[in-house]
Amino acid sequence: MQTVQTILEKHRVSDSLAQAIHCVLDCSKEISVLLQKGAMAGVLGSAENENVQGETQKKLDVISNDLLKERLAECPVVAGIASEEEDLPVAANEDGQYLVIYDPLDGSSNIDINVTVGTIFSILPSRGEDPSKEATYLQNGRQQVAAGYVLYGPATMLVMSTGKGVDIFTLDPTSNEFVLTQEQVQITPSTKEFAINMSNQRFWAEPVQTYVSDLLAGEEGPLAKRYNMRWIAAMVAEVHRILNRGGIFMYPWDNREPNKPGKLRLMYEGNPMSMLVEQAGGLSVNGEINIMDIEPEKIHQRVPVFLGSKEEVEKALSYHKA
Ligand SMILES: O=P(O)(O)OC[C@H]1O[C@](O)(COP(=O)(O)O)[C@@H](O)[C@@H]1O
Ligand SMILES: [Mg+2]
Ligand SMILES: [Mg+2]
Repeated sequence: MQTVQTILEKHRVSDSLAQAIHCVLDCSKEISVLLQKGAMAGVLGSAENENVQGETQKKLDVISNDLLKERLAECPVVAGIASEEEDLPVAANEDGQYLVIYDPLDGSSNIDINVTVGTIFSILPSRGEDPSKEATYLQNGRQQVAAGYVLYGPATMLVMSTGKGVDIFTLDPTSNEFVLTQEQVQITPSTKEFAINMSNQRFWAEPVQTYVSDLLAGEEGPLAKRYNMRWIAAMVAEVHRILNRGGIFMYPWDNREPNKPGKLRLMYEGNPMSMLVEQAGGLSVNGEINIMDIEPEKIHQRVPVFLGSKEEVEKALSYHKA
């Protein structure tokens, strides 16, 4: 049986980074228990507040955020944290070497209907800079020393990279350990499956309109393929499907709120998922460049996302370039 620790040692990950990862995973195990208890633990439904992005928070958004914030503040290697659900970054330990950035609960609209959600995390070096300042966190995705997500589905799974490929673990409910179940996953380069929220079709820009209408045109269309569509409304679940059987996931810019570059967030969702996708041989772009090459200007910055099977993402990109 290979555990997370076995794989971290195999990849020669430093003890301090391993500790930061274990701190995140300990929280995820608690979140998993709360999700399994659901209504019995009184954790379903909406909270009273809105987050900094103007979204109504679910109780579990708040509970998982607080859990991660409190535990990571006690994790000696963590210098600071930034969360999708916190207005500002939070300083943790003076001697900490890492910044942990997270989306505590991704796919919040699925919580109350018992459908897959997840916790996404990204770990950056602290570089000795002030962890209470936003600027300290504004590093591009290439600086990530680890990234991953914990998926709370029929099984609780961990998908993680420390820059040496992507490994998948399953939480064994008996031992409460994440056990390696897929080593070094690779995304198939071509696909016949796409994921996009079609209800936003009329709001998309022209390149996305054309690309998706070509996908829908099937064998008779210019792409000469019949495509299937999926939409789980949780990026963690879409990325998980793509890692396992290929596909393209898109959340493009749209003109519902024209001055926002998209719905998803660069630091909490875009960068960690891009690291996993690239480490598994896929591609992740914003329609112009690789997401991890974007220099962030704000911690809560949004980003358009096109990620997954390399050849399909290149195709989507070619519509933008045209
Ligand atoms: O409401 P939509 O358009 O289906 O959006 C779903 C997308 O929003 C998200 O749920 C945003 O994440 P949060 O749940 O963390 O806010 C993504 O996981 C998902 O891909
Ligand atoms: Mg999210
Ligand atoms: Mg979230």
